[in-house]
Amino acid sequence: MATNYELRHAAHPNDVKNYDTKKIREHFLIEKLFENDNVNMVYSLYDRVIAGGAVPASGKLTLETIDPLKANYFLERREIGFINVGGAGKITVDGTVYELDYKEALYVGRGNKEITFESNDKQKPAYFYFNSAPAHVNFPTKKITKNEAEIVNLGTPETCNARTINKLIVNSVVQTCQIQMGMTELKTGSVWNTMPSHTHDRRMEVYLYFEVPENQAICHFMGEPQETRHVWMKNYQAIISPNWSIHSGAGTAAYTFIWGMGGENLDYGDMDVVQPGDLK
Ligand SMILES: O=C(O)C(=O)C[C@H](O)C(=O)CO
Ligand SMILES: [Zn+2]
Repeated sequence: MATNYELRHAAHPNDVKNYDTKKIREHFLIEKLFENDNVNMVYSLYDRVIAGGAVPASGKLTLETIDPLKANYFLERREIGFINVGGAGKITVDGTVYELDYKEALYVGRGNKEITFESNDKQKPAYFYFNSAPAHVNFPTKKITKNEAEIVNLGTPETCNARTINKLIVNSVVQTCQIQMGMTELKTGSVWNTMPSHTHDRRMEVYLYFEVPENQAICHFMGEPQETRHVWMKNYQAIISPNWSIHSGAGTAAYTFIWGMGGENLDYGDMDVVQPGDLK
């Protein structure tokens, strides 16, 4: 059982213009978050958001602090949001047990000392995906199911972008300092997410793609709107989107993804939209 972390520095958009495929992937793609009996995470210096995955396969796992935090425990100065993208499991927060089924979320506020993870069935371990950001206030812990989410249907089959946005950890549902998280489900036959695309200089964003059918892939688009680049991604891979970057994708089939943000505001609708005809 191990906690593994990687630190990712922030890059200037003028530098990123010159990145080749390998370098773009090294800086922004997170290839392996989910590994049996490990807690893997990437600490991004974009808004100090951490994206991680915990897979309690053979026993209990603990969310340990990591050295760059210089904290006595992970949530000493942070908050965290979880969404379960695997089998049913439990997250215990300072002795209180929260059962999390597939696609259910949990927000845990600053100041909670011991967070542990368990799966209900070892054959089908839970995959607890998380995003964490610095926090200045201790808000109460809250479980959020899809029934409690704010749901928005966007797009059309004609433009291949019909999708349901489940806003799980947003300020209309739960109080947070910086973190917002939700899940967007593409309708069968639709492949485009976040089209028209957008940027929001106020917040960074991370996407985790899942429910990508076998032998299918996602072509994720990033970069400044007039200087875009693509990154081919597989099931259960995540990608960091800097504040200056679009974050949009097309799959070779329908899929689901989790979006998570941290930064200057909690205003989901604060987006600078870029129409398809204006992208380069
Ligand atoms: O499909 C979409 O559109 C999204 O899910 C967009 C994300 O929620 C987002 O980028 C929020 O800023
Ligand atoms: Zn966005």
